[in-house]
Amino acid sequence: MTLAELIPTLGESLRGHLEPGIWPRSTAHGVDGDLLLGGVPLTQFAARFGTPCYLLDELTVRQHCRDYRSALPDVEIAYAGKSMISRGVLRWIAEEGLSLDVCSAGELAVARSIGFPAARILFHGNVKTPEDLKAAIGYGVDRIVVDSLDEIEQLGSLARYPQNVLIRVTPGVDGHTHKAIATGVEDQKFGFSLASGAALAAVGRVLAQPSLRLVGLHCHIGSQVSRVASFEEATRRMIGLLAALQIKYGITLPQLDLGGGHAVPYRPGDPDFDLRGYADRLLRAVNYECSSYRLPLPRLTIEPGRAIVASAGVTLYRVITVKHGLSRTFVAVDGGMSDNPRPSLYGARYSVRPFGRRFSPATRPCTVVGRHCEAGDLLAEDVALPVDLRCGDLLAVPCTGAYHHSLASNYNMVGRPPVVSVRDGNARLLVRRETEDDLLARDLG
Ligand SMILES: Cc1ncc(COP(=O)(O)O)c(C=O)c1O
Ligand SMILES: N[C@@H](CCCC[NH3+])C(=O)O
Repeated sequence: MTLAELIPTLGESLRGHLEPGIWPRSTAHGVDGDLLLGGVPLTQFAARFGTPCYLLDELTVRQHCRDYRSALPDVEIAYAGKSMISRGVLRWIAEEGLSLDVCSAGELAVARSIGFPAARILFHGNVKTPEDLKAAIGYGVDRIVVDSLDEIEQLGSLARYPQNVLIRVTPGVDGHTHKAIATGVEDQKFGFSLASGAALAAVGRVLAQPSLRLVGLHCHIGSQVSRVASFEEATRRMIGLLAALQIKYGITLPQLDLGGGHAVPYRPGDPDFDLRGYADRLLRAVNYECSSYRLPLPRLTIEPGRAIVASAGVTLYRVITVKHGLSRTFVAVDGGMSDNPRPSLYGARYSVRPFGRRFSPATRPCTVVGRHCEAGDLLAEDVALPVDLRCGDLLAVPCTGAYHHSLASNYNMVGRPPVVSVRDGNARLLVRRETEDDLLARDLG
């Protein structure tokens, strides 16, 4: 008998199933088939906060902020708040010295409520309503990233000099990601096209607005982009545009924001994003292009969201039933597309891990489905789960920190799950579970 077989818990950890790029850094094996997050058994979270439940490991989030700052010490790192926004998370982001990208008055309200410094906020969005623009101006956000000619006019009349502005450019670069989140390619709703000359023209329109001060250009080629070459190409094109602006308008813009979009692995074997390699290649491209156009180096900004929070998150579910179809085994849980619409929106794939007791080592392929009234409501396809999995068992899905809480809905009048943060063995409720009273509160009868 091996040592691993003699000591079951040790056996699991020797087999080492908790991949660090996918699970929070503090995840470990506990006793009797439990898992630990920040030293706390996941079964305890499930008992205390119920299921489904989003867990978020504070130290993983903070470590990712530090990784970015140390890989790119001279670059402004602006966390993309859309990926996961709550006051608690924004406090960590502020404390770690990052800036913040928001894209609505609502996101700004969260930032404002904790006093996130306006000097470190950028305001985005292809549609900014008058309320959005007024909220941005009212809080004094440092930069507004303009996205249409109408917006330039509206902002020009609402703002007081000097309102700093970046222009969002569509550089015509394919990020090779899902088409719903590929924003760098031509002929779409975001930004001003570089190829058509719309970006060049937009610069003239901003310069004509006395209340606006044009400080730079912005692009964001998409999300879950793993090819560094796509970021390099966008960088080259954007610096080419900076050079063209010098010729056409005689201006040298001091800032260049290259957006976010850095991919994360969701399942074992998915490609990882080499942050150091990206940093190195990005800075080389900027230095090379600027020196060939004889441009001064701009102040750079990048806007990672997913890469900061995704692997800090784990969602806990309870199995409600196991059903055998003609060719598939369905494991139905107490959540679904209302807490994670990513599989149905983008065909996203996840891994799933049962915890909380000793399971049979024999597994079978299963489809983990949700509770919603759609056949497409599934959380994970073709995952190996124990043959003795049954009603009442617990499942953990890793890498759910980004675009889960923020994309969640009340479909079928299901309350959204709580968000619980973990640090040094302490759990803290960041966002409470939505109740029936919450669900009824807006319905005036
Ligand atoms: C303007 C902008 N910046 C940053 C991001 C963050 O992207 P990600 O979470 O993929 O890093 C997004 C979303 O894709 C975005 O639209
Ligand atoms: N919601 C997308 C990312 C959108 C990025 C926003 N600009 C996802 O879950 O992958």
